[in-house]
Amino acid sequence: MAEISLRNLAHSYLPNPVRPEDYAIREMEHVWKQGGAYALLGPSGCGKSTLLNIISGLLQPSMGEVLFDGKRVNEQPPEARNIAQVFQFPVIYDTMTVYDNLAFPLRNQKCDEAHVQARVMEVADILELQPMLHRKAKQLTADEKQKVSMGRGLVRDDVSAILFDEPLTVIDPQLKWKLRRKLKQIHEKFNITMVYVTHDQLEASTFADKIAVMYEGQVVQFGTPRELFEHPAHTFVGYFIGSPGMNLIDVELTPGGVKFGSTERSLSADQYRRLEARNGARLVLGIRPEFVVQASVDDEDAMPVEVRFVEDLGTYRIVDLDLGGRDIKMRIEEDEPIPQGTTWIRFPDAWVKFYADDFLVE
Ligand SMILES: Nc1ncnc2c1ncn2[C@@H]1O[C@H](COP(=O)(O)OP(=O)(O)OP(=O)(O)O)[C@@H](O)[C@H]1O
Repeated sequence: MAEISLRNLAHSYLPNPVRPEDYAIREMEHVWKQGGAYALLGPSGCGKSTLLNIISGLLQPSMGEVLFDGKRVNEQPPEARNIAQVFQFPVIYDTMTVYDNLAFPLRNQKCDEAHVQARVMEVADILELQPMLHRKAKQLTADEKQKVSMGRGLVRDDVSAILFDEPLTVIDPQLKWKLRRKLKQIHEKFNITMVYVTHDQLEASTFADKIAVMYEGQVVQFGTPRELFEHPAHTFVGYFIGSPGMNLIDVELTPGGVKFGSTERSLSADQYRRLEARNGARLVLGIRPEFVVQASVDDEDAMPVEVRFVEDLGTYRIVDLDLGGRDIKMRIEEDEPIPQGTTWIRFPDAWVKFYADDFLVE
């Protein structure tokens, strides 16, 4: 069991990195608490696999420390770290039976056969692999092979954490939810720290209690799925989480408020002070489509928009609006009137966020 801490960690694949973009991992601090179910979510190339490989010891970071339960493990090879890693493609021995594949890590540690059998049966039970224990691994389907791969990670009782690197990539969509549920059960039963890497927000939020969103080699927010939705700490989180993502509008500071196009919006004195302190930074107003509301012309903060088109998604609709040349998305529920032509919308204060150079101004 382990708490995994990353201290002043950074990594570059280049021999002489200079600019921030030379780093696959930009200097960061992070803690994965013992027993947590976490996701590491981000687009392709943001550094997810690099980070996992640093934790498991497959890669030495250019800078900083990896600590397990407060102890530095940088010098320890992967096999000494007691971390199981499950990759996109199953790593199993095709010519061995499922049983022997599962037993392999324990036999490697010279465990006695009674113990091997007890652990293999326990893991086979939870992964529903008993009916195929005596089949050769090469006869299995892709999802069965991936279950064996996961089982090999789980079978050792000295495993401190399991790192899953997009483990469901090769699995049929209809089986994905089943395996995801299995992972959740495994987490509850074994109380192991689990970090699940994915670029799919649905996968991340169904598996994890807390999600670390990665962007350009940095964890830009670490929070519950709800926090990421309601309170994005970075414009990338606003854009990446949600479907469609947050509306992001460049704004300029004016005396007492902000302006975009011909629209002026006043701010509370407090909010104004905080934005003024960041003057010179690129200022952006963010609001999620779910929080944009239809208004009437008499509402004080109503803004005129043109309806471009309405996309019907069954139980709700996404309305594509033109706000002075800006593209704004608004979600409306089934029972709401469908706007047409020129209409009015509002951004309720409670759901408007401001960002300076992409980070939330709080
Ligand atoms: N062995 C390597 N040598 C040089 N550059 C690398 C190497 N591995 C990764 N990179 C670069 O480091 C950055 C982060 O890559 P990484 O594979 O960690 O991202 P990722 O988020 O896991 O992406 P994906 O989801 O596509 O696997 C990318 O710019 C990538 O091109």
